[in-house]
Amino acid sequence: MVPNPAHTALWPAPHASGAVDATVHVPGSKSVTNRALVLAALASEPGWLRRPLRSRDTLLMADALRAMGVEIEEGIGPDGTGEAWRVLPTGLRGPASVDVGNAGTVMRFLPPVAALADGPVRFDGDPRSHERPLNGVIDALRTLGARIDDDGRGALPLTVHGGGALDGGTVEVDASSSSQFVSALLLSAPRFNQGVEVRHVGTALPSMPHIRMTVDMLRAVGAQVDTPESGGEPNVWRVTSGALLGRDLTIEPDLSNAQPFLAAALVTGGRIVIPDWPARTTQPGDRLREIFTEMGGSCELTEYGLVFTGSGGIHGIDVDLGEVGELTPGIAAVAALADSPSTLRGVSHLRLHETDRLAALTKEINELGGDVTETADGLHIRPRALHGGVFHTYEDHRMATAGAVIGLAVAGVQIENVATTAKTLPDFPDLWTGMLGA
Ligand SMILES: O=C(O)C1=C[C@@H](OP(=O)(O)O)[C@@H](O)[C@H](O)C1
Ligand SMILES: C=C(OP(=O)(O)O)C(=O)O
Repeated sequence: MVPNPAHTALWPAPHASGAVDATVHVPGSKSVTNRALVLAALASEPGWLRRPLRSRDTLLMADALRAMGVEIEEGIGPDGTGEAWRVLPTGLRGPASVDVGNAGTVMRFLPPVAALADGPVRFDGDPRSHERPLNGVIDALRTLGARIDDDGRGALPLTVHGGGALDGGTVEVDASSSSQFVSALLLSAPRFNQGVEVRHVGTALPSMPHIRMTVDMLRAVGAQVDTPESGGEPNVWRVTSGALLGRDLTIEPDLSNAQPFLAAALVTGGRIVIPDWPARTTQPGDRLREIFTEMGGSCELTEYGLVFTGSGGIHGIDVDLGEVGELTPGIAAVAALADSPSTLRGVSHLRLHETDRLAALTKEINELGGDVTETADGLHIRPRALHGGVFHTYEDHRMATAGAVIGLAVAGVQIENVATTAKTLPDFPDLWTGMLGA
């Protein structure tokens, strides 16, 4: 295979010459956009997504649903303002072929949808998609009545032989390797004949805010969901069978993708404004207000958005990131530039993300002169003077943005394959240079 030149290209990460002071309009949330697409596709009437994220992961989701017969029209919203996608649900059908890329949301959320389709749906993706765990979804779907052909490893590639309907019922799942197993089963459950009762039986369940996001979005389209938080048993979720409404939903900015910009304020002692930061949200990125305040910043949430200001000092942190694992690379980057050591805990499941993020962060920060060690469930980061060099990204968007944060403070950092940010933020290089030029 001829290597894609974009993947080997080096991007000189801009070095900040002073404090940043900019307003950054962050595109829509990947997690909200992909849930909204699935729920709209399963609804009994058309719906709208306004300000959807247009990135590799969300376009793969839209294309996959189209392959199963759903109509998704990309255009301008009903009132003529901004991008909006109209979703026209139809009878789901195979045969279809789905490319999941390396999108956890696509590879986990769509096999249950495919089980409802009439005909076979084949799933495959990037080489890394073959290594990311899917056993929780495959085993659960079989228990709930689906027929699936796979190679027995509990991973892609596989074919779901949709029978046009699925029994549903009670199922035990060990979701300790990914919360997306639970979200996947809950999202399609209103369309299962008996709904679903999902019982998580493993050790700690990561990324609870993402499960709350699933529950909130299901309720917003009319589903009845019982959760541990609404008085149910711990680690048990129930969704009742029933029709879903088509809604007109405005997608929130992606707060996890706001992270590198907030980090820029922290690292340079500057100020960043993120318009439309929601006052109430299930996105894990909202925890940054607290985490980055502890690391040396201060923030004010106004009706306009979030104003985040760095003090000039960066402090280390000891924090359990199990609920907000996707924030780890950006926090590690800031921690490597801090005035005291950090311990990031509760994130062993990051070894199964886009890449083994604990190994990748350790190697890349250490190759710039850092002192990072892996623990069983996280990282110890002892700040040291860093030097320039190549920061490899392992096809991981959050490695690329983490490297860019370090590059603000360390001259001569070059990011390999910054184009990998297209997974969730194709505009990253432009937004980053725009922030610095503003
Ligand atoms: O449901 C979602 O949208 C996500 C859940 C989390 O997955 P894990 O629980 O596998 O970490 C998160 O890391 C991922 O970026 C998005
Ligand atoms: C883990 C992530 O993605 P995915 O949805 O592919 O799991 C992420 O975006 O940090």
